[in-house]
Amino acid sequence: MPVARMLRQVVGQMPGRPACGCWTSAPLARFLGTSPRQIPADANFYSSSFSGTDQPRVLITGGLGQLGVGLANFLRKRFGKDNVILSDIRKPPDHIFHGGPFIYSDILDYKNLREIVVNNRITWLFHYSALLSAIGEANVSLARAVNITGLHNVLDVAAEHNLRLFVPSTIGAFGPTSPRNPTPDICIQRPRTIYGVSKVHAELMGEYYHYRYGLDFRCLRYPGIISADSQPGGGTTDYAVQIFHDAVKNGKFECNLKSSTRLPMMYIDDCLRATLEVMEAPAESLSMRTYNVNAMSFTPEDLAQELLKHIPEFQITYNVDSVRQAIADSWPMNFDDSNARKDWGWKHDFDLPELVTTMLNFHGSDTRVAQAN
Ligand SMILES: NC(=O)c1ccc[n+]([C@@H]2O[C@H](COP(=O)([O-])OP(=O)(O)OC[C@H]3O[C@@H](n4cnc5c(N)ncnc54)[C@H](O)[C@@H]3O)[C@@H](O)[C@H]2O)c1
Ligand SMILES: C[C@@H](O)[C@H](N)C(=O)O
Repeated sequence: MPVARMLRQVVGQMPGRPACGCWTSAPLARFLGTSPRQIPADANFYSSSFSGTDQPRVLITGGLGQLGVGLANFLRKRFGKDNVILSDIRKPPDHIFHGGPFIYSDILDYKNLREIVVNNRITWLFHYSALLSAIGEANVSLARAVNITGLHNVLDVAAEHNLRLFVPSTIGAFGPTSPRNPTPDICIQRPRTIYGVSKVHAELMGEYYHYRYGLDFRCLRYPGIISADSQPGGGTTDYAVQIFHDAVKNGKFECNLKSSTRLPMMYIDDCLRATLEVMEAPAESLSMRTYNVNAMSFTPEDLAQELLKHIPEFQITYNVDSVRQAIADSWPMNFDDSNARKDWGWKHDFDLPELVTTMLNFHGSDTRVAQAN
């Protein structure tokens, strides 16, 4: 049968599009067949759906990385310790294992993921597993598997069990042909890293599942995230975390990006709050399903100047890593997040001075700050 005719027949079997612009999942799932990997017609029947008055039951994948433990702590304060399950393929340190529910979950194992969702009556899923930009370039096939195949598993489980799904994207989803200063939500996206390609794929697949199956997919493009009590996992913006450790410990830092490399950045507290705010936003306030979010934008030199105000003897030197530099040179310099601010009221708390003070206080350099002031 000619493809166009077949498509007309399929579309003809579908119900009218509801006002929200979504198609319901059931007719399509019937059309797709009955493989366990496919979304069943009666997907909602299986789910313990979140009524809006109950607390969500949360699963975080890839939770032992830079952001996951902070997210678990943040969500546990809001929803209760036992309602938030952290998962990863790595062994958790004692304090994390004893701090709340932890479970092994490999996102490449679809059955394992589905079992966890069913057995724990999960209603919200935060999908944090990924290989970041620099480490992804060193392990392209693993990055492709984790970031793309893993995402497919997560999307299918989420659609099958009617979950609200958060997938973070990144400034790395843009490339050298995107406008860089500022970078709007909607513009050309031709990233040159496997990380960026996989994140554009995640944005598009999530939005497709939303419009096609009604999946409640929500996505923020994070800037480089700066945290005090967790280590970054192999990205291009890692220097902006390491610099604080080295400044406090040794009074000096060797930077692997050029002094003039401007990138969007955010303190972790703002990142976690943005994540919860977009997850709690009423669906009708979301004019899009993927938003830029931003806080500040700086170069290594700007950061060093701010550190010097607190640690007058601080020294920065440069030993440029060509892989990371090429990645950074293709990324946004400033991020336009006006849609997030307009639609669901996003507002950051931390600019560069507050970031530096907070990070130094955390690393125990209060004495030096006091002396410098
Ligand atoms: N940290 C940032 O600056 C930043 C910025 C933009 C977007 N993001 C996104 O936020 C998310 C979390 O970032 P992060 O910095 O915590 O990453 P990270 O690299 O620190 O942690 C990723 C985690 O994924 C886990 N993982 C790897 N393979 C897995 C598998 N097969 N199954 C389950 N888990 C697996 C790893 O063990 C690791 O703990 C990622 O999706 C990342 O792309 C982070
Ligand atoms: C920006 C972000 O996605 C990550 N920190 C990286 O540099 O790869």
